[in-house]
Amino acid sequence: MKIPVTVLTGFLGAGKTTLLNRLLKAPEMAGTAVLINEFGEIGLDHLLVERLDEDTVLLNAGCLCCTVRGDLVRALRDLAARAQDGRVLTRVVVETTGLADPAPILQTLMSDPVVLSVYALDGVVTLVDAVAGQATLDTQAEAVKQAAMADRIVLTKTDLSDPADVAALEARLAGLNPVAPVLRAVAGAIAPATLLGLGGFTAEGRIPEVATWLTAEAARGHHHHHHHHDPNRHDAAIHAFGLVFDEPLPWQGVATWLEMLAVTRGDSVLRVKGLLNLEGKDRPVAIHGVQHVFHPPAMLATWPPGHDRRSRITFVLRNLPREVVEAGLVSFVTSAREAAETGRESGR
Ligand SMILES: Nc1nc2c(ncn2[C@@H]2O[C@H](COP(=O)(O)OP(=O)(O)OP(=O)(O)O)[C@@H](O)[C@H]2O)c(=O)[nH]1
Repeated sequence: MKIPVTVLTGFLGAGKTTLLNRLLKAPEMAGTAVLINEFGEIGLDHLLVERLDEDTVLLNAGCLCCTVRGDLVRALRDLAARAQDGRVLTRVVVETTGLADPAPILQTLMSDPVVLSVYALDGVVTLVDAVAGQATLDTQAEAVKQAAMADRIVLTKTDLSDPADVAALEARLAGLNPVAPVLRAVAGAIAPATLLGLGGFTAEGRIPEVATWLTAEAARGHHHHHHHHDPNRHDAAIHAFGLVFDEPLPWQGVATWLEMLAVTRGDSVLRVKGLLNLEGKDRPVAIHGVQHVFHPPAMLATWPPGHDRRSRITFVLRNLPREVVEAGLVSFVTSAREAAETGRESGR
């Protein structure tokens, strides 16, 4: 029996890690290995997936659809070798970056001979954020491809969205993808059985562009055996970077700055994700911004083992320079520290 591989995709911040965390707790997901790929200098997802063991592999050398296709094949081969040594491996989930074009990933999974000898693509599960979905489909070609190539589409964040908007988004998705049922999951709650055992990917019945994308990918793979990064694959205006802070941060400063960023530059903020060491707190706090929405911060149970306690924030931005963001954050943090200091002095 071949080991099934599920590709979990969806635009930046759609809720992939949230869904994965829920899925991995289900008994039928025992023996699942997870391959996570992130866009940006500092991978955080491996810290946010609540089960970091040897079977969670971070592929963070770049975007899976560009530079690390070879890494995907290598990671799958390594997992297969470990399974031969007697480790349980019943399933693999590949979580792609939000900016991933699924075509090269599918092409790799469906054509690499070594991968095919052990694995079988089970299906493509695409998450679509009910709040940001329409704007994302308008502006990001990757998001359109992710939806069109799905075997199951899962609408997330319907709890934050107007029912009429959800219905309009569902209609648009049905047009982009006539074969994938559109399901819903709030905060990742969905029965695993609805996303597994999908029987493999086929272009049949889909919009004609899907076959074109896959054929183009096959040709591309053929010409460049080692598939170098193609800078035109992603919008050149989009860039990712990470900031690291050694000292604990004042929550007031960070929160005010996040609010300002969402209100004034929400269009430019594709994703902000951070793991913070806050003044006066023993446990780390995860922050998530997705376009105009800042989700409530979440306090995690513990610092991930073996991880230093510096705060890390990663950004994926469109047309917004790093210097502007960094200067803004530093100034809000400094003001909050000064205000706290003044408060302490006047209280003396
Ligand atoms: N209200 C609400 N929030 C959600 C839902 N699903 C996810 N979120 C929140 O959305 C934010 C982003 O979720 P993630 O699971 O990190 O998204 P992701 O797709 O893994 O993000 P990237 O890997 O950076 O692309 C987090 O703050 C989640 O708590 C949902 O159904 N409802």
